[in-house]
Amino acid sequence: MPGAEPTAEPIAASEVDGEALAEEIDTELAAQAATTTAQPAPSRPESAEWRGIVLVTGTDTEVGKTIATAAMAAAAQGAGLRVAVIKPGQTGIATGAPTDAEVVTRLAGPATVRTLAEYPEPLAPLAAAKVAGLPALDLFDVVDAIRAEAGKHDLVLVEGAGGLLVPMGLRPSGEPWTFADLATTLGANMIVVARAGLGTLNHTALTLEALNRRGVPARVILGAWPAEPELVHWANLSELVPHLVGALPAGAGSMDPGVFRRSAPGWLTPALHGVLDNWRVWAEEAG
Ligand SMILES: Nc1ncnc2c1ncn2[C@@H]1O[C@H](COP(=O)(O)OP(=O)(O)OP(=O)(O)O)[C@@H](O)[C@H]1O
Ligand SMILES: C[C@H](N)[C@H](N)CCCCCC(=O)O
Ligand SMILES: [Mg+2]
Repeated sequence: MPGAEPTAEPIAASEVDGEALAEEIDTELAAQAATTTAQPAPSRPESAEWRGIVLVTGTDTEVGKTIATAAMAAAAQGAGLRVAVIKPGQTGIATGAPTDAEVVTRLAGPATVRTLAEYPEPLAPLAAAKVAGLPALDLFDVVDAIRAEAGKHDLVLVEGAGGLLVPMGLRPSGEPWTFADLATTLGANMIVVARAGLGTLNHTALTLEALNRRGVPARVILGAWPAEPELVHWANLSELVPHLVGALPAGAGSMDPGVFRRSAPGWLTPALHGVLDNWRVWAEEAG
């Protein structure tokens, strides 16, 4: 659960290297797998599939939220769900880079993809609206749009902009709102996409703590697991396993869409309509 204590002590990186590292990680992952059933029951069972409205945030911008959203959409579609993806505020249109909606459409092709507002500058949505003199996103317009799609789809994935507390738009009162406010207003679960490398433990803990104190159930996906993981990646994986529901290989975003769609279930646990059910096996194969 968000904010829950890890089920095993963190690995002391200074004590392991080479063969010993592999053995230690293997033991750690096995221990965590063995203690999973002894944990207190989460408010939403780990084995239950996530349906309805699921918000997707990141520990930062450029962590792989869009690729992870596409993977979740692809896996859910492959499992027979009708999927919508919504990007409330797309910024940076003037850069000419593909929008998140375009990336998700290409990789996953969900039934519905919607962008609610676009702004030229690559900034937080509220700042981008202000500098462009465009209307800021209204929290309740966004809520209404998401609920409308939830009535027509089994799963609605909503991708934020940057991290959890980025100013997204304005409430009718004129106060800014954040993606965390959207989660509490909707009563939705949250996926946190995190980096795999050095620095991610702090960023992930900060994001999970902010969600936990707001009562938002949350799980973590690693946005890009390196092809050649180093000590820090294995140590971080071990630490994050109690929170993880997925990990995407680096380079997933460059895959042929057919390969991406066939591969996506293997990157996600059954909670996200995938088939990844054993982190120990996954780690051995990934390594
Ligand atoms: N698993 C991956 N495979 C390939 N490329 C990736 C992967 N994860 C991230 N990237 C690349 O990293 C960059 C950031 O990814 P992405 O666009 O998903 O970030 P984001 O978290 O959605 O950021 P934003 O806040 O702008 O929405 C992109 O250039 C993307 O192509
Ligand atoms: C432009 C960028 N790619 C994202 N869409 C917006 C990121 C906003 C981050 C704001 C911040 O935390 O400082
Ligand atoms: Mg994105």
